[in-house]
Amino acid sequence: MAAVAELTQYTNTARRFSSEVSYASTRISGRRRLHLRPIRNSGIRCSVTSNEVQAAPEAVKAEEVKKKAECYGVFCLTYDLKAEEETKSWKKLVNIAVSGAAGMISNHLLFKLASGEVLGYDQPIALKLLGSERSLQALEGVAMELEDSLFPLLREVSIGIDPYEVFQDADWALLIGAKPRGPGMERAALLDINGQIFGKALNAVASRDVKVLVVGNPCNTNALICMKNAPNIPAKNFHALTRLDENRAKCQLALKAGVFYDKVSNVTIWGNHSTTQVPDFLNARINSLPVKEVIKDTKWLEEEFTNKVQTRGGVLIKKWGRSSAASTAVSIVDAMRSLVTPTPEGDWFSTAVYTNGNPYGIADDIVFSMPCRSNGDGDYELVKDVEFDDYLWNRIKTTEAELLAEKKCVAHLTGEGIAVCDLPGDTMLPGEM
Ligand SMILES: NC(=O)C1=CN([C@@H]2O[C@H](COP(=O)(O)OP(=O)(O)OC[C@H]3O[C@@H](n4cnc5c(N)ncnc54)[C@H](OP(=O)(O)O)[C@@H]3O)[C@@H](O)[C@H]2O)C=CC1
Ligand SMILES: O=C([O-])CC(=O)C(=O)O
Repeated sequence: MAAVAELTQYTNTARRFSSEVSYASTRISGRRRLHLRPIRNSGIRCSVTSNEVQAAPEAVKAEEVKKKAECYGVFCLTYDLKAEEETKSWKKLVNIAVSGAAGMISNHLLFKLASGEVLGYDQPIALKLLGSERSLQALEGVAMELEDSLFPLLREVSIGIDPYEVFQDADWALLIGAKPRGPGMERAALLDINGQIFGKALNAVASRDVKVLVVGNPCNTNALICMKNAPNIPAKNFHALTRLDENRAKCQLALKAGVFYDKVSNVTIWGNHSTTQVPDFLNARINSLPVKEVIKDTKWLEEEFTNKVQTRGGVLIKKWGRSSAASTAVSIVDAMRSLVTPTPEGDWFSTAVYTNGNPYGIADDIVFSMPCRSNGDGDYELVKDVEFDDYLWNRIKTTEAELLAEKKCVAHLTGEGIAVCDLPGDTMLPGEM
């Protein structure tokens, strides 16, 4: 509970700080203009011309005024997006909100998003970066690097510390920021009030069809908290990232089989992004053949392979001195692309989603990694045609039990009563070992 109190204080401070500036934005004849209306000096820089500052209060009607996170530098300039949409056949601008935007994962991810490699080279984007008071300066540094990269598709960058401002009209919310575990800290203390705060903010101000991808650990239960606090957004739109685990599993199978990793398909990660996760070798394929026909060493599959995938993050931390950031960013790109491009025939991808209505018999009302397919419209369907054996099912039950225990632990954050926290002591994040 100490952690909860600390975070509440952190958020209140953030709210106070962000109320010191207020912005008005409007579209005039298809031209996107941003007007700065300082209330008090916030100490944040923002480049706008003095004409715009003077024109703003008169020109903008009260009902058109929306609170906005702060536009940054060159991204505050007036430009004619509508004309560019027409002349360059660009699609309509997509708003991508990112929390923990000054962190390591974001530092890789933001540049991939801005380059067009994620959503396509005809898709202009706006990046809405959420930090905290302590990271605001770093966030400005990130925005400066984005400016200097001259990405043609990056039309707006705004930075802020209030999720109610930063998540405004978000089409994607990539929730990467999370409290890191300190020495001696209980896993339960990581289950984060931020999920509740972010969920409420998304519910209030994001696009009704926003796709939410939770990366900050423990990501499955953080996603559940967020989802429960956002009843106006379809539960199906919430994901927790297990794509990095899928990629790690593919790499290990490829190594063992002596093939390049593009020959490995149909890999499912079942369950929690923790050391109880289940990399499924029963349904996976190598060169279109069942893995067990290619790798005959069942002991390796059940013990070494499974353990390697479950603990890959921790081994990397020992070598690198920090957790996976570049490969996590790549896996976020993979996860997003899997929702906006049709899944190749016969294949699937893993993502942790809400279990209600699942065809496997996994407990309802948790966020659990399962095999999915998409036709590229942002939505997905669970794959029905998968096999289970005792080994796989018993492992699935273990990871399911862990998620059910985590859920009880956050009842106070999901609106389901009093939290009872009795987590299995031996379960850990992939990075802890
Ligand atoms: N699901 C997955 O596959 C993976 C998940 N992860 C998880 O992703 C998260 C981010 O990793 P990474 O970018 O490397 O971490 P960093 O420490 O580099 O950045 C994380 C950001 O989180 C924010 N943060 C720090 N403390 C708190 C807090 N108490 N409450 C809320 N936010 C906080 C900070 O932003 P600010 O100062 O702006 O608040 C910080 O910039 C971690 O939780 C990590 O465990 C990592 C790898 C894989
Ligand atoms: O445990 C961590 O913080 C890092 C992590 O999730 C991973 O490497 O999979």
